[in-house]
Order: sequence, then structure tokens, then C-alpha cells
Amino acid sequence: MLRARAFSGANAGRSSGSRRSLACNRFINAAIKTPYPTDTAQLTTEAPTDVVYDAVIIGGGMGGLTTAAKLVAKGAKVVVLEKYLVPGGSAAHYKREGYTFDVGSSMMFGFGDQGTTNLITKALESVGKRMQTVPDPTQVHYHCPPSSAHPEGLNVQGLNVQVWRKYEDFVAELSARFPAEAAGVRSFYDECWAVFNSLNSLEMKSLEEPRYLMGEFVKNPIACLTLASYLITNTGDVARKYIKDPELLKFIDLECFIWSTVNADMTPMINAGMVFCDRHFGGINYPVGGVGAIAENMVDGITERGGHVVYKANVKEIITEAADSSSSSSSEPSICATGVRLADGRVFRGKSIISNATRWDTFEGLMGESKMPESEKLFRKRYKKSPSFLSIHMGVKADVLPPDTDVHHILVETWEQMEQPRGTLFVSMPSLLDPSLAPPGRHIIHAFTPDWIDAWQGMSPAEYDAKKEAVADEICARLEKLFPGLRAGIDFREVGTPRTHRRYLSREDGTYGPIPSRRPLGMLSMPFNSTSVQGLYCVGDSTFPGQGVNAVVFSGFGCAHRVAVDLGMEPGWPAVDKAYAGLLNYVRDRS
Ligand SMILES: NC(=O)c1ccc[n+]([C@@H]2O[C@H](COP(=O)([O-])OP(=O)(O)OC[C@H]3O[C@@H](n4cnc5c(N)ncnc54)[C@H](O)[C@@H]3O)[C@@H](O)[C@H]2O)c1
Ligand SMILES: CC(C)=CCC/C(C)=C/C=C/C(C)=C/C=C/C(C)=C/C=C/C=C(C)/C=C/C=C(C)/C=C/C=C(\C)CCC=C(C)C
Repeated sequence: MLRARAFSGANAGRSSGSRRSLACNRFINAAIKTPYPTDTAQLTTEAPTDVVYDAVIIGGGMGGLTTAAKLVAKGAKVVVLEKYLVPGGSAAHYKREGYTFDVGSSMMFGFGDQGTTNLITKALESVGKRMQTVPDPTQVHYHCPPSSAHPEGLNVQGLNVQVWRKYEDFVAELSARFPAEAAGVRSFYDECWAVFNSLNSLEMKSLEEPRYLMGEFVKNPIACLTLASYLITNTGDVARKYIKDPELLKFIDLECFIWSTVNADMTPMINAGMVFCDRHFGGINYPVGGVGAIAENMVDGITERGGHVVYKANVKEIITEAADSSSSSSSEPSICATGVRLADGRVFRGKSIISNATRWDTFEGLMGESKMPESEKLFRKRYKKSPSFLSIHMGVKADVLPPDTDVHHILVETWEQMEQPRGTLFVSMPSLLDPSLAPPGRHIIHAFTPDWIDAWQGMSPAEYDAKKEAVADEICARLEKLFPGLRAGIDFREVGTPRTHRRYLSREDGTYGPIPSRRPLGMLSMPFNSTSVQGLYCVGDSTFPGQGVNAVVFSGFGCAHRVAVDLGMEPGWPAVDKAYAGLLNYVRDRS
């Protein structure tokens, strides 16, 4: 199952230097923590404070930037306040020693050129930008545990499956591993296509805006009814309709886990339809220059259209006032968000305040727990924080990677370990697609694995550093199963823990968003963008559909649409809004 890759190995054979892994530790500890960009004097840190913005956006992650892009494109007056020095949040990149590392995963969905679900392409287009991308021939190469039940599908390393860009190739490969389940494999993934094809025929806007929703029902009744029939369905239920083999069901769990960090029973079917088909329809495409270049392009587009993006702008408080309760759909005392206060004392006023911070940071940190609405307390019962990640960014000699190595890998050694901290290893090697990310003769290996912050608390700085290196050594030893000689080929290594994610992304406990505490009511359990505080909206992975760049971009589309309608910049049905919001809350409250 090898095939040619245009860029693969372009740097091979030019390795230089003789550093070995032991020397590497010394090198790592001495690594200079230079923020990127290095010239922080270039950063915009100012925007007018004497105006009332249409939207004040807290945070310049992909959720916040998409909202800003869609709103400036409508002529809204927008300011994005980003605490850090670069845009993109967990989809930013940073530079070290000639390498450009993506902060998070390098696997980009939503970057195709057709349909309506190519959300990243569309977000860039909304501010006049387009990026060059490199198509990835596979989404991911799974390395799963061996099984005695299916010796025909195994090699010495266990169950190996590549998810090919071409759907038929993937179905053929998985069916060959589970011949008795060939019909089940086909039926399950075909049902995902029914969901995807419906999604891919709708305009992507706010699902909490009744005028748009009704319009889509009139234009695309079959697609809307199909989606409506999946609203409360989870993926595990659909998989079990067709598949009986426990190991194949475990594989489906893993297919969900790698992007939802929960198993198939906890993953809404609509999200699975999106992810399992976009990888074949639009394909996985890597943006030339690195994932962070997406956010940089968005910022250029936003500022070219008169929006402001302000760095080193640490929002400490959302300012609220008592509000008119007649327009609220809840029975709680009404408050209204009117502005934000920064750590340096500056105040930005807005008709709408949009938080790209997590719900925990928004409602506990920025609002203060005493003002937390009942709906948020309920949310905390239904959802918990997803784990953070332990991340190892490495530069390696190019000859560590055999020719035709896939860009993304998943390694699970035992099924019991899959959902445990550091149980599943994720690997992304984007320099195989874009060699400009690494110096000549080198490649990037970014290994990461779900991990909780508790394991990294209460240590002295020396203990913390030592633990980072010890855990990274263990993970590199495990990765030698995929890349023999890896440890000897390491040229650069830097380890980030959940504490690093908490610090640089300002995400409580370093979490990557909410995961359900119990079986969710399909996609309906997750909150959309409005909150029960008037004028306050959330965007990003704390809102539907959750984690993922294309997912938070969708939440940005929805948020911008809902805000534009509320500001009177787009037509809506204010008379129906309250009843519809009440209905959605009623269903959610019972989930
Ligand atoms: N391959 C992939 O699909 C991939 C890759 C990378 C990231 N991601 C996804 O991106 C998602 C996160 O995107 P997002 O947009 O929701 O959030 P984010 O964490 O990426 O961005 C939030 C931004 O808000 C800023 N911020 C937080 N609190 C602030 C404050 N008080 N004041 C000012 N700024 C503040 C942070 O610095 C950060 O830049 C994750 O769920 C992850 O799954 C996915
Ligand atoms: C009533 C109502 C409400 C309704 C009615 C019906 C209808 C109309 C409906 C509609 C719906 C819709 C439109 C929906 C939408 C949806 C969407 C868009 C979704 C999306 C999703 C996405 C996702 C989830 C994604 C994700 C991703 C991710 C997370 C990624 C990640 C990645 C990673 C981590 C990587 C891995 C790595 C390796 C392998 C290395």
C-alpha cells in the first residue's frame, strides 16, 4: 500500500550534524523560548476605545476570527482582542531553530473547493483570501492492536488501516480486514454519506435563527428532514445497526475518538457524517506555510476590511448591566453584556460581546460565578472538560521516515488503553507535504496524546522539567514501533503539557472543549452561540459542533449570522425568535 507522494522525501539524504538523543536533552533544555513573531514591536496593540463596536470579540482563535471575518464582510465595526502575540489560538504555529511547528494537529478538514461544507475555504473567501494547499493522499494511518480473531487482516504490528482519500479504496481496505463484515462496513459509511450529502447542500448559517432554518426547509426539504431525523442520534447506535464484530466496533470507536475524544456512543451522528465523508469529498489538505497561516490570512482580510485585531489584549472582565427582561426567553433576572475590561484597564464597548474563550473561562473567569446563569450550571452537569494534550514537537533527520510514510498516524497498543491518558498516540508530520516547514534534510514529527492537567500539578520546576523529558522519552520509545531509529535521529525536541496549553491558550486546565458526561441527545445537547446573558455570545469549541478547526469555523458562521440578525444587519423573524429559543432550551433541558 505504498504510493508516490509529490513532496515526500524532498529533503531526504541531506541530513547533517551528529547530535544523538542523549545530547538532545541538553539541547532541549537550552532551547531559547523565543515567542513568534520575534519582533513584537510589529504587533498591533491599539484600537479606538471611544467608539461602540458592533462586536467585541474576546480571543483570536479560529472561532473568533471567523466570526470577525463574516461580520466585517457585512460592514460591521469589529474588534478582536487577543491575549497572546499571534492569531489562531490552538490553530496557530510557532518557529524554533528553522522549524515551523503547528501548535495543534496538522489535519485540516473543510479545505476543499466544492459544496457548502468547505468551511475554511469559505471563511477565507469571505474576506477575499485563498490559500494554496497540498492534498494528502490519506487522512490517517491506523496502527491498532493485533487480534487473534482476524489473523487474515493482520501483520506483525496488528490491525493496520489507511484511510485513503478515495472512499472506495478505504472501504475496500477496511472490508479486506473484516471480510465477514464487508456489507456492514459499506452500509455504515454509506449512511454517513446520507448525512454529509444533506449537510453539503445547505447554506451554513445559524441553526438558532428560525427564518434561515425555515428557508432551508423550503429550498431543501429532503436534506433538512434527513438531518432532522439524525438530530438526536449518536454514531454508536448507527454502527451497531450494521456491524456485530466487537473489534470492528472498537475501530469505529477509535475513528470517533481521534477527533471527538469520546467513543462512538458519545459522538453525534451529524458530526460523524461530516468528518467521515469530508475527508473523501473535499479531502484533507494542508495549507502551504503551516496551519497558522490560515489565521494570519484571516487577520489580513479582517484588517483590510476595517476590522481591528489587537494583540496583548488580555480581557479580564465582561461588563454587564441590568437588562429589559421582556426579550429574554428565560425566567432568570436579565443582565446584558455591554463591554469588556482589559488587564491594563482599557474598556471596549460593544453592542454584542462574543467570547472565543471556553465556557469555563467565560462564565467563571470573565463573568464571575455569582452572575452565572442557570443554563450554564446545567451545562456543567451535562458536559465536562475534555482532556488536554501532551505534545512533543520534534525535528528529525529526514532518513528516519521511510519513503511514502503517511503524514498522520494513530498508534493504539491495546484497546483497553485507547481512552486512557497517553493511551492513544497521535502523530502528524506536515513537512512531508510542505518541506518549507523544516530545514533541509529534516522533517517534523509532532507526537501528541490526550492527557489531564492533574498529572502535571504540584511539582517543583525541576521535577516538572524532569517529568516532561521522562514522559517524552517513553513516548519516543513507543513510536520506535512505527519509526525505528527515531530516537537516534532527533535533532530538536520540545515538550508541552496541559499546563503549557493552559498558559499559552488561556484554556482552563488546558482543555480542548466540552465532552458529554453522559450519552448526549445527538447534536441537540450542545449549546449554540446565544447565551442567556443578553448581548453575550459564545463561539469556538464550547459551542456546537465542538472541537476541530472546521467545527469552530462552523460555530463562527453561526455566531456571525445570529449576531448580524440581532443587530438588524440581516433579516430575521424577531417575533418567532423567543418561542424558538424557548423550544430549543426545552429540548436541551431534557437531554
Ligand atoms: N486539526 C484540527 O482540526 C485542529 C488543529 C488545531 C486546533 N484545532 C481545534 O481548534 C479548537 C479551538 O478553537 P477555538 O477557536 O475554539 O479556540 P482557541 O483556543 O484556538 O482560541 C481561543 C483564543 O482566545 C484567546 N483568549 C482566551 N482567553 C482570552 C482572554 N481572556 N483575553 C483575550 N484573549 C483570550 C486565546 O489566546 C486564543 O488565541 C480546538 O477544539 C481544537 O480541536 C483543531
Ligand atoms: C431544528 C434544528 C436545529 C435543525 C433542523 C435540521 C437541520 C437543518 C440541521 C442542520 C444541521 C447542520 C447544518 C449541522 C452542521 C454540522 C457541522 C458543520 C458539523 C461539523 C463538524 C465537524 C467536526 C466535528 C470536526 C472535527 C474535527 C476535528 C476535531 C479534527 C481533529 C483532528 C485531530 C485531532 C487530528 C487527529 C490527528 C492525527 C490522526 C494525527
